[in-house]
Amino acid sequence: MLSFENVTIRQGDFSLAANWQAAAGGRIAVIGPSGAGKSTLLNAVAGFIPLKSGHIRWDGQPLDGLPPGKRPLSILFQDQNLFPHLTVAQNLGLGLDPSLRHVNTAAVDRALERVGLEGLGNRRPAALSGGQQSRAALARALLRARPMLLLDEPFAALGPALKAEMLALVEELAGPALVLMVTHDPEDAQRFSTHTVLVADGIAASPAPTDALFANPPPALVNYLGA
Ligand SMILES: Nc1ncnc2c1ncn2[C@@H]1O[C@H](COP(=O)(O)OP(=O)(O)OP(=O)(O)O)[C@@H](O)[C@H]1O
Repeated sequence: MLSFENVTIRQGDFSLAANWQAAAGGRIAVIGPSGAGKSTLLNAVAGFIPLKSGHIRWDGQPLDGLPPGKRPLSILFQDQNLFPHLTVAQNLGLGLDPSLRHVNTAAVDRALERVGLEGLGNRRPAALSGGQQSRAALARALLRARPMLLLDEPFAALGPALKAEMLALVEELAGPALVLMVTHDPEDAQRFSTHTVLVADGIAASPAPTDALFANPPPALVNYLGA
């Protein structure tokens, strides 16, 4: 269970509040206008931004003070962050051991297989297509087997068919992890998530059932959707 307890996050003049919980295994979209604070919310969970007030907890344990690498989560950004000078397998290995000294190569091979990249571990990322790079980055995140997966528009650069395929793959492979996914595409939210957090006007709202939210959108969502 992820809990935001009277959380306030500040970045310069910008302020964002959150006060809600999300259960393990949930699939949650994070949607809202540009600059509303979607990335800020994820970055606070990941430990890249300190809280101004309140607490973020996982299973009751406060995450405050835990450095990003020690938090119970993996994070995937749009630019995928694959290191160009390392092979795909080494990039995956970094998810297990940043020194690459004690990597379980069988686990890396299994992860490559799960995302459909069997046999491509020796290539450099540049020798993969965009879709394959996304799969490799997802495999690295999943290999860490952390209880939370934070996705910040990771597939925004992919075409619609490939993006749909990646979302299905996340849904299939994330298993018991709680997934929070920032997206600008309402269709992604509807396809992927059971609940959606609307970030607008300085508030990250409680996760609302996605279908009901889009069927009867509050004014901030109507403005955002331009409907
Ligand atoms: N380092 C910073 N210092 C001051 N303000 C910042 C900093 N980083 C971000 N902000 C501000 O925080 C607000 C939220 O930014 P954030 O990137 O979280 O928005 P977002 O909803 O993810 O936007 P987008 O959809 O465009 O990616 C913005 O107003 C932004 O200008």
